[in-house]
Amino acid sequence: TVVANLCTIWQTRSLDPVRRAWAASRGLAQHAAHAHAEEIAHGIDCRCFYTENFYVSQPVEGHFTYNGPAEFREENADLLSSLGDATGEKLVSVLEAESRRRRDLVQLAVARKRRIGAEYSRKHGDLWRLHERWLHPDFLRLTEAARVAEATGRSLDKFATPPAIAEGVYALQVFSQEFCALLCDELDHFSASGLPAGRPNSMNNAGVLLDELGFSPDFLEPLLREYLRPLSSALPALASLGGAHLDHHKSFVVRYKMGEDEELAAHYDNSEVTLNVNLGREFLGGELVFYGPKEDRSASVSAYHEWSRRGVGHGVLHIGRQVHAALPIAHGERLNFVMWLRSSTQRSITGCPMCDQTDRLLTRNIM
Ligand SMILES: O=C(O)CCC(=O)C(=O)O
Ligand SMILES: [Fe+2]
Repeated sequence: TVVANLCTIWQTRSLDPVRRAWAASRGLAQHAAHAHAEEIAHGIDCRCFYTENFYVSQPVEGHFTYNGPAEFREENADLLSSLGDATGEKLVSVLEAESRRRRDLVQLAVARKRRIGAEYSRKHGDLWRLHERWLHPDFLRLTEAARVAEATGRSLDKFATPPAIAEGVYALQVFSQEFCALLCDELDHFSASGLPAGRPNSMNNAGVLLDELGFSPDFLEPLLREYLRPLSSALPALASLGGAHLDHHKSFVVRYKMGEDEELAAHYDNSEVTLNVNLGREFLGGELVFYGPKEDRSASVSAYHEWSRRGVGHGVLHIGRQVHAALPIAHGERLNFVMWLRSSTQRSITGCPMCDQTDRLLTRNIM
């Protein structure tokens, strides 16, 4: 009894607060892990998303850091005075709106995904599963060779390696024409449904986020796991930047149309490796141009990729840090399938691709 009493006293006097603190911290951690899982599922991997690399096209074009209006005015006094009062204030209000959009993004994305899941009736239900017939025969052969190369600890045979059009930029066949045509048709059906679509990323305005349409579990994730990761592992220029450890993605279709988004300014991606495939429609122009890796970017174009010469289903697999831009289309409508492929392992070592830091990364394993 004495021992029990002592125990009870000890528990009530000192262990309970410890327990309570522990439970509270676990509660918080659980909450944080849950919040991070949703952020990561919707493409946010690092807290820098909320303050850095805000792309603005009007009233001036550029990428900005934004920590609220007061700090922005203080740190950009020279820029603002050179712009003049009205334009300067316009810039601050555009940045403030972008900051709000980023803060609200996850909540709105979760609501859209739920609504699409409940209300959208699929036209080509088979598209949601990764069948071999969706993939180009060349891609099937290439990825099979990559799996063999990886299993035997070798790089891809140089005859099997797709042509590199710039450092870490490979041109290759990816999807079958049938797949591209059906996906374009499905996206028309989705637009006609009137259901809400999110912006694909902070630079493109038109398109859809494929995860919100339910493509992740049986299409995008197997594509990543069974094909794109082994391929990126077998190409040394990709493997050295995390290609062997790709473990999550942000995937979308971008749409360019005359009078809407017609081009895309130079940028690098929030990815270790990016897959970008021409889904088609009729268009002229829209070439993808590369300027070199971000730490060594040149003013002139180092590679030039013409979609129209290669046809639908053709793509580019490139390191995310290659600076690239899409030239204006001159006619028609262009749809491209883009997968930003990411590696948690690489990020924990070399940092977030956008800010190069490790201390603001959101991780799933926060517990
Ligand atoms: O329009 C394109 O083909 C390029 C798209 C792109 O670079 C991106 O979404 O990151
Ligand atoms: Fe890009």
